[in-house]
Amino acid sequence: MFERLPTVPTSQELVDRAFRRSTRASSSRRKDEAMLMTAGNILSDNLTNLVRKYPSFANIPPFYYDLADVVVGVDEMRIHLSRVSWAADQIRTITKEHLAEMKGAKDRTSIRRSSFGRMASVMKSIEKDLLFLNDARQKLRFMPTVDPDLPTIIVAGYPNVGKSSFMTAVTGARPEIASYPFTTKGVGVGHFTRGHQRYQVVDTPGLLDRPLGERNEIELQAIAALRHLRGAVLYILDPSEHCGFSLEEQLRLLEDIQPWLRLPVQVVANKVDLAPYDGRGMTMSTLSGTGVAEVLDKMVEILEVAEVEEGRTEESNCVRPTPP
Ligand SMILES: Nc1nc2c(ncn2[C@@H]2O[C@H](COP(=O)(O)OP(=O)(O)OP(=O)(O)O)[C@@H](O)[C@H]2O)c(=O)[nH]1
Repeated sequence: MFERLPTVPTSQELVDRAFRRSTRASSSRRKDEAMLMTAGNILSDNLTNLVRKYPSFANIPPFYYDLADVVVGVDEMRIHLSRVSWAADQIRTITKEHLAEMKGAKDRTSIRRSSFGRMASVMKSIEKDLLFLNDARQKLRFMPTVDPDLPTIIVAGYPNVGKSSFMTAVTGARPEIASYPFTTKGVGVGHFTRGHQRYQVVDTPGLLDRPLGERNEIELQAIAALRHLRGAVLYILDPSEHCGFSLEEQLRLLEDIQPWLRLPVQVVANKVDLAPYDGRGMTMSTLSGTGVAEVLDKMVEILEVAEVEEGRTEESNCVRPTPP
């Protein structure tokens, strides 16, 4: 989404580049005009191109919008981008006005010098905006490589309950680790295919593995972005308590997450090879493989139902005949 954002040069770098290039512009009688045009074009084109490279926040998927908003603040970003656009327009106007002034003037060099002075001060006035955009770019580049358009199983549960073992079992590979705002571990991302449909599995260590009450506002916002995935949550319990958390604690976390995340949730008790379980949800052992296929089938079914309910599938999009 944001990987291709360009490095944002500082005001001073841009001014140096533009003025230096202008000295090579021409050695003819029209030297000052040529210098003015070269510097003006370089500055305004650089600024306009920079703004264009940023995605229009009106059109990005809500998952990424929310993450960008927590990481850099979308409104603030828009203000800085519009100030850079304003500067590009100012530079164009300065260029045009001074070129007009040069017509018939004797001392073109001083007109050119004064135009450069005005350009430099416009550039100085957007110094902070460019620094902000470069900083934002650094942060936005590390957005997770999660595809908000794929139906997604979001794996949740306390540490060591078997989340990554489940992912490896169903995706056939070790998950790719993608960075995620405000987590140190990142998220694990894997895929599997059913028929023609590709599914995504996202493991959330550090996100959905401790009570939400322990989170600050910003972390909560970053986690809330998961609501925008086409997702259903698989909440893994470890009734053997080998994970180091009591079953009671684990069930409390489930009650915490479920209403807040507002996505369908399926509960599965893992490690049934170690301890029998007859409580809520399904059972499996990612170690022996027992029950894993059934859990996956169930998740695919839940995701299909959610797709129909949200009107994403052909089935629900079809026009029903009106009764006579
Ligand atoms: N006996 C048994 N052990 C299991 C099972 N599933 C996972 N384990 C073990 O439990 C430990 C934790 O498993 P992980 O898959 O790393 O757990 P996790 O929830 O991804 O842990 P974090 O990455 O810390 O969140 C590992 O030592 C696994 O081998 C199971 O079904 N039975």
